[in-house]
Amino acid sequence: MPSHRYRPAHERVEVPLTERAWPARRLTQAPLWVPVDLRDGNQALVEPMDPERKRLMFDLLTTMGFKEIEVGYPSSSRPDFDFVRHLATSGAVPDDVSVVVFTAARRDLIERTFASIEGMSRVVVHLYTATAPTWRDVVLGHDRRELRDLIMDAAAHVARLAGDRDIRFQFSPEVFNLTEPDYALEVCNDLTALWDASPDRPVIHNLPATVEVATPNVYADQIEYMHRHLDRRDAVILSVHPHNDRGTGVACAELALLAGAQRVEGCLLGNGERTGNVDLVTLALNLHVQGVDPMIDLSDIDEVRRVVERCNRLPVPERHPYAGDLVYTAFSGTHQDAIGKGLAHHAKRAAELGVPPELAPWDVPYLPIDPADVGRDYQAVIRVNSQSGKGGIAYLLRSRHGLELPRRLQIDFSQVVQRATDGSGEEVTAEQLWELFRATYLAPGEPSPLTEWNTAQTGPGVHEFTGTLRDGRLLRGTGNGPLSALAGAFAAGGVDVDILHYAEHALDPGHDGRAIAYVEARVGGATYWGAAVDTSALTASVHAVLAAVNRAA
Ligand SMILES: CC(=O)SCCNC(=O)CCNC(=O)[C@H](O)C(C)(C)COP(=O)(O)OP(=O)(O)OC[C@H]1O[C@@H](n2cnc3c(N)ncnc32)[C@H](O)[C@@H]1OP(=O)(O)O
Ligand SMILES: CC(C)C(=O)C(=O)O
Repeated sequence: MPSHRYRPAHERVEVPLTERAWPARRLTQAPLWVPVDLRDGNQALVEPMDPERKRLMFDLLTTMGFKEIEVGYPSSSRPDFDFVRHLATSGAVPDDVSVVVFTAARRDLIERTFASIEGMSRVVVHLYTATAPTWRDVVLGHDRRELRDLIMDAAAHVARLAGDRDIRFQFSPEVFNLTEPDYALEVCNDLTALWDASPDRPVIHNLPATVEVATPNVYADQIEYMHRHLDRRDAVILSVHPHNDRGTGVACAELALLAGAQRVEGCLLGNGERTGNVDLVTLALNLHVQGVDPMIDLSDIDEVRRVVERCNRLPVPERHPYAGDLVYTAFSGTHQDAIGKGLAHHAKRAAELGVPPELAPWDVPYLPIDPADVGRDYQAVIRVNSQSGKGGIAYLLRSRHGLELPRRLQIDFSQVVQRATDGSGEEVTAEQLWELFRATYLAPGEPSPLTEWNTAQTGPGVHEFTGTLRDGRLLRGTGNGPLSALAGAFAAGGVDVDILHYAEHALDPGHDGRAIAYVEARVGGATYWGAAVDTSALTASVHAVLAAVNRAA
């Protein structure tokens, strides 16, 4: 790889911060989240959103509780302009929501932007210009002073057009993360003064990592430098806008919040230019699982995902944090075992505390969040394939079919499943597991393997079993319980049956009040499990013994 062609971040931009406070800080409250799906997200789509998809996205964002929403780049295209006009005239913007409109620092574009927001209240006009050296030199052709003057001129025009209307101002030094900190600071401070920011009409300085180039600690240092040196700090809302080129957008945003940022721009599920804008869903749920209220509603994450996929026409991957199809699923045996035990412990603890399970403290291995918090159920938590073990198999049979397999039967059955999955290499569903279990262990329900049978206690601790098998063989024997009497009957007929283990339990609703019995029997020197279901536990256990003996035969 020609790695020598690239320079490390510290050679591209020098950050003058040497003592930083952010590493010792904690996140204790949600920032102001600002979704930019309708602008930055939209400009990255193969097919930008049409009016119907834009409205769907806007309604999702307001329903989720976002209070400031960037709705477009109205001077960029007719659909963007028309959508802002639609918001201005349709009453779609709730009273507690501000909309942000985005514009480059060019008079014609600024004027078109103001035309789009005519009649709207609670608007933020968001002005941007790239400020990093390569952009100044190669793209815009202005030195530091010229570019500062161009920005001031545009900002003054914005202020003039706003007059005394209910409009706030935002500035983004695009590619802030590659801009000399002293220059970014100078431009921001000059704008704060020009726009005469005050605590009751604060200016937003939004500092983008437009293209991620460094580890998140570098971005945090850059943000802390600005946080410490910005003029009229109480009149500035310090905002960040991370992208995800290095795959660390979320980490950048989190460290930036520690470093003094108060507002985060991003997209739902990480859509956006190239590798995406920072994912607001992940950020919000990361706070949630730290015990901090994210202040947005993600209780139906699948609905959020459905709308996002429909609007963006891009799929959300199965492994996407919190929202992917597979993120609450374990296939591997030891994880499944731990989850199964953890969920049982959670239910017990909730009962002890006298609270519903969805309100009890969460501490289940391998599940950083209770899937129920985001509207998922537990059905997909454990899925079985060749990587699975007895714990996962037992969990599925318990949770989906009401079976409580004795531990030794779990071991026996997991070998049966392993042979099946090793052979096919495929996943086994709960239904297929039940079929495999039924075919392996379960005595056929009807007709009964015995045409008639009876047990009776004939003396203290003495039981007698009599019966006739379908092939006409008579069974008669005694023992210290009904099952050992049945074993005695087999012994009398020349078949050695030793009952090693016996268990039974009522089956859950859906099984018509029936019971299931499990029997492990040593027959002719080898051990076999059998099982049977019946309305009577005794009948089930007798049939379970016959099932084990049949397997031996
Ligand atoms: C990081 C970001 O997300 S920034 C936002 C990017 N989003 C978009 O570009 C989507 C919408 N954009 C558009 O529809 C168009 O680019 C428009 C309407 C805004 C402008 O279109 P055009 O006038 O055709 O210009 P074009 O698209 O070629 O952009 C390049 C010009 O913009 C200039 N420019 C770039 N950034 C800025 C800025 N912040 N302020 C002023 N001018 C700028 C460039 O220097 C270049 O000017 P030049 O032609 O004199 O060299
Ligand atoms: C201009 C800003 C807000 C931006 O979109 C970016 O830098 O990615």
